[in-house]
Amino acid sequence: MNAIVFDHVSKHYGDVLAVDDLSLAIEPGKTVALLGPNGAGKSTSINLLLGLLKPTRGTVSIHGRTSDQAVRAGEMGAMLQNGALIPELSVKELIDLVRRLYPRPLGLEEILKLADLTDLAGRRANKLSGGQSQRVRFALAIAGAPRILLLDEPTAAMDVESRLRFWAGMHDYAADGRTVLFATHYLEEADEHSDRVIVIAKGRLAADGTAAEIKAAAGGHTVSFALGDQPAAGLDRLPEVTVVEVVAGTATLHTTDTDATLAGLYRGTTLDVRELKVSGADLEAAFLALTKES
Ligand SMILES: Nc1ncnc2c1ncn2[C@@H]1O[C@H](COP(=O)(O)OP(=O)(O)OP(=O)(O)O)[C@@H](O)[C@H]1O
Repeated sequence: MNAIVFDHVSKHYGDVLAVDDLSLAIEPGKTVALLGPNGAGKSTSINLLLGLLKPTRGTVSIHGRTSDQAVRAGEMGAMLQNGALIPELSVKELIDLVRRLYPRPLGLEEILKLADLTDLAGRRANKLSGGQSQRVRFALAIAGAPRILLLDEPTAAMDVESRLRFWAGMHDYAADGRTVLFATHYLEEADEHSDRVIVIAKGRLAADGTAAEIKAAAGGHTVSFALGDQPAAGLDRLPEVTVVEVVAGTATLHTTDTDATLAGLYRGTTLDVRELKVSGADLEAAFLALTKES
């Protein structure tokens, strides 16, 4: 059974259509990035999963149950974009308070370790930096050992070092067969930290696959060379080429398979190819192409 299912889900806020007929299914044990620009509908989708919002149309299910049932059963943990911490309590007291609310919580020491808070355990919540507070929110999200963990832009306030440690903790948590869905607009985070990337734009599904598949589908690879005065005719018919650009005597071929395009260029044309450059797939280019189209 799938961990998460959106079945033709739409969500309106008055006139604003935030999620538009979204259908997708996520298998248990996967770490999935929900990638999209500002206003794409990422937070709305997470709030729909948590049952904090109800769909205008369609259904959301978690392990075959409604969101409310899954939340009540302690199956879901979430780290949302904001959420105040109780200022008078220490990090350790706060985490212990929350973990005791669950039937089968993680151990206190384990939570502190996964969230990289062992050294800050005695610090009061109102004496934490923005990035440290984010780590406490992560600790509270995993305290009940939820099978599904939802993270809404979890690294927003973190510096580079904190991000690295955060992702290490997230991977350790996910390694036990748990399902993680995280929203981000950082392409490199989606690329590095997920098994699957779901791209949404304007509330609709723009792409769904591994980062490598998305790059390939959007033609993120390029082959470029100095064309000079030679004719560009026929370059668009080379194998796997999706777009040809010729600017100031340089031809750039966007392709889904650089090997096939190069073979066609050398074997199938008589062009004098100089200053050849082959660039790897670029998720940023793919992302821009995908979100622009939709
Ligand atoms: N409470 C609300 N009332 C009215 N419109 C809203 C509300 N919350 C969100 N929206 C609108 O719904 C759309 C989707 O917003 P959402 O917050 O889900 O996007 P997001 O992908 O999480 O964006 P961001 O990356 O900026 O956090 C946007 O157009 C937003 O302005």
